[in-house]
Amino acid sequence: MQLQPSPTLQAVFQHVPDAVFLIDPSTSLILDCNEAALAQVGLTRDEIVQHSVLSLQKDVVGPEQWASIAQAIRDAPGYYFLGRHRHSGGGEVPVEVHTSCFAHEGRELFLSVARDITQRVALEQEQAARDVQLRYALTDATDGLWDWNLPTGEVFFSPQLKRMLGYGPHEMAPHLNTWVDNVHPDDTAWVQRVLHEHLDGLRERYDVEYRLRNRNGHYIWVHDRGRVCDRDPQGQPTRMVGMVENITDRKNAELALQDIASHDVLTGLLNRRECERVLHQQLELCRRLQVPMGLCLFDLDHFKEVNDRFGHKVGDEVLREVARVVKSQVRSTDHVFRWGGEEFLMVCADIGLHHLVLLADQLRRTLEQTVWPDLDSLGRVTSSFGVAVYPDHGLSVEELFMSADSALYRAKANGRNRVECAAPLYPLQMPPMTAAPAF
Ligand SMILES: Nc1nc2c(ncn2[C@@H]2O[C@H](COP(=O)(O)OP(=O)(O)OP(=O)(O)O)[C@@H](O)[C@H]2O)c(=O)[nH]1
Repeated sequence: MQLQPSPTLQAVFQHVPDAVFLIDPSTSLILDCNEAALAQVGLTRDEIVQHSVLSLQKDVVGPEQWASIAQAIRDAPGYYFLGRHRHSGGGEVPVEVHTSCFAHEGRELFLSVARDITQRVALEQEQAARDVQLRYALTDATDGLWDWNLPTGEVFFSPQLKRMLGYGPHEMAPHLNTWVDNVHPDDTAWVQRVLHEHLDGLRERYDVEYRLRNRNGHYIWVHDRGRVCDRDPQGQPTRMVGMVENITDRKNAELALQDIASHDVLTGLLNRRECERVLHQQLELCRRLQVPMGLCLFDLDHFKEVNDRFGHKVGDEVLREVARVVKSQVRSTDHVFRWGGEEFLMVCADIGLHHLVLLADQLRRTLEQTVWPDLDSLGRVTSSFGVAVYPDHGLSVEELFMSADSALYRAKANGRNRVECAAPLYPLQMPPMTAAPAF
């Protein structure tokens, strides 16, 4: 059959961007097609015209299937299906096909318009993959997500974030305060500062570790990261999204390591390394506040005999008990360190010499009177003390320590089990005190 359209209609037909096929429904033969159809399947006109449309199709096979499809096309005003056309290069082209049935000069014809949807399919696949990722991130990933609408103050908390904090899917009111109220009070100032610095554009991202209260009232450590993703025309942030990771285990391990690094394993007291840091810090503070600072160095007497007579294990037990007794006697603001071996150091801010001597003597007597229930034959354990006070006995950590050490040496030399004061180094050079010294 040869159709004779006008030249204009022929030009329009050739320039339609979608592939257009004219088909004989009874034989499935293609009677005509446009240029886009040739390009879509990579064939010449001779290779298409007078060939069955089934030769192009990957999804319709055999005359029987064609017959039922042809009937469906006749029955539906605009038959539509998604299929795949073979390409001569070996590949396939996803197509969206609209077919209509019409009569021309007493003859039934099908007109199929096949649109190449390769790009759309790729986008849909990409979107589907993103949906899977999003679903995973929202519900299954170990990190929780939040999405904050700044103008309304509403916050979306992902199911995983709620689970992390022990809440059910319908708990945790979607407001900023739900989060604010549960940040550990000691961490609030820092967290808010980091957040506002990011909102003000001073930090590239919001990235902070802090403690967050869970449903049981306990705090977990979290690593919270986020960034502003939308701004209004004036540049003000309107939306911020972020991710919360539970880092409690890692943080506890870190804190335990820090604890090991700063504490003496045997007695649990702060160790010598930490002592040097705290000493400098406390001295600086007392200097600034213009208050005195006391240093008390003490050492168990004849401790070697304890080890020699009862063994190292007993010696260790004695050291542990001494640490416990001393800790129980001092103020919470005083710092007690194991300086080394059977030697201890106490640093007390804002204490005059008189009160420091009283405190040292009280410790000496308490240790002397300590009863060792499991160590009947141990008898008394005595100790000797050397005390020095800033600024009388030294202006630097080194001078103060040397003064306290000399005083301790004198206590040992003068018969042990006693408290000795350092000799004044700067009796006339005391800086003016605003607070009255205790002594
Ligand atoms: N059990 C035990 N003993 C320790 C530890 N560190 C140091 N010592 C012992 O403490 C003793 C210190 O002996 P010395 O320096 O001679 O002092 P001392 O016997 O107390 O005599 P004075 O200080 O002069 O009264 C030694 O026997 C050390 O082995 C420890 O961690 N555990």
